Amino acid sequence: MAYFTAMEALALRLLPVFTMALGMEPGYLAGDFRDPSCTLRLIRYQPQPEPEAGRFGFAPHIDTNFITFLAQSALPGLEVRTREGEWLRPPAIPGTFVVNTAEMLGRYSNDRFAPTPHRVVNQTNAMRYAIPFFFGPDNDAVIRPVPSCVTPETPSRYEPLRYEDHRRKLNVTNFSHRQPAAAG
Ligand SMILES: O=C(O)CCC(=O)C(=O)O
Ligand SMILES: [Fe+2]
Repeated sequence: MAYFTAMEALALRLLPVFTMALGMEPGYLAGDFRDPSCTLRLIRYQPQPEPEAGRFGFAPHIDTNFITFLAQSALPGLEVRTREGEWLRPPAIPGTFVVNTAEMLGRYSNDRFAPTPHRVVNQTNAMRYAIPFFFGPDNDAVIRPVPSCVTPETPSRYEPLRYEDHRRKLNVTNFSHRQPAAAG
């Protein structure tokens, strides 16, 4: 719980920095993060010393929140994809975070800070542990590209989106038992 509280405070302190990096006043996004949606996940990856094609500890995906702080074990395994489509291994340095840009930062920034696709294969002989902290906006925040990221050269790519509606939709699309039965 102390870790969760500390991570939430860290993310809230960095929010004005991200906002300024987008070319807006530091407080511009504060109203969307009054009661931020925060999740801490504890993950254990089985060893996959001889990986097969298409078998992952965690298949390629983007995170659907705003930004993710990833505390990792000293074991490698995480790979991130660059804009050029190359998969890179960020070094797993004990005591540091890997910070992944996620889907809502992509939307606010009109993809100036596009979400980072990533995946995990634990190619070692030992268990790998990871503790991601997911930081997202208020459930009732309406996410739209900030004015500084919408120009004639980079027109808006996104319609306004209420965060809770997005999460609800993911909850349905990710679980087949919540989908309406297929006709026929
Ligand atoms: O285990 C990792 O390093 C990444 C975990 C991850 O991508 C996630 O939980 O969304
Ligand atoms: Fe992830």
